[in-house]
Amino acid sequence: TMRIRIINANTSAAMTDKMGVAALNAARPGTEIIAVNPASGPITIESHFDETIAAVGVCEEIRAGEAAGTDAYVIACFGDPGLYAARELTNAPVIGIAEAAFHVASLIATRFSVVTTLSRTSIMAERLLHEYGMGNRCRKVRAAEIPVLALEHEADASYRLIEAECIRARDEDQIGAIVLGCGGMADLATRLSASIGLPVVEGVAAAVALAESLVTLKLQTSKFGDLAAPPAKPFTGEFARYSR
Ligand SMILES: NC(=O)NC1=NC(=O)NC1=O
Repeated sequence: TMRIRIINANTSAAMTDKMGVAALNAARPGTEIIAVNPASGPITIESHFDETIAAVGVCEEIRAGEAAGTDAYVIACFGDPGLYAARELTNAPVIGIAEAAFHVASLIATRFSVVTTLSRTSIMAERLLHEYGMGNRCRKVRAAEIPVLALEHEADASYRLIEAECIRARDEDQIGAIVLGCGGMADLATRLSASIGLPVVEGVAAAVALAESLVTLKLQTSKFGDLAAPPAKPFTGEFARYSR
């Protein structure tokens, strides 16, 4: 059976569990889902600094996954932190939930909008859209203006703010689909889609489906070029364990 490791890049265990449930709901019967998060790092990721620190933890979880045997990895944070470094560390496919959601949305609609958490993270989503060549497919990156942890601690109020932003996107942006811009929204897609009447693409589910497809196609991360294993060298201080 296929083993997919879902890496929540922040260190909030409740969010990891929520992502694990979303992944299991999306996975084929028989696919094994292992949902994990780093022991060290930010409890949520809402800035470039948070992403940089979290990327080290993502790489740690890839190394743990390699030791355990993993067929594919999902980086379950909407900034896709550490995506390229992670791809260097394994032969398995590594899928970021933002990249996955953008691709899946572009297969069902000519234009989509993203609804994310804090407006400062919407700028990060815009950067990813252009990095992935999807800038012309996304009409607008909107923010419900909620901190990521509010998805846990003020779930009802957060849902209402996200729903209202999805309705504005539906009515103003001339789009065919909505992309949820946070791994912490992994449990909201079905309810939101029923409420607003548009397809809602959620990144954890999209990434699991794409990961299973790549494994089925027997396609792995290419080791030709910049995703080859990092050159061996000494590392100093707390990173000495990375020396090769
Ligand atoms: N835009 C976001 O809210 N990104 C995220 N921060 C987290 O901690 N998880 C996410 O998906």
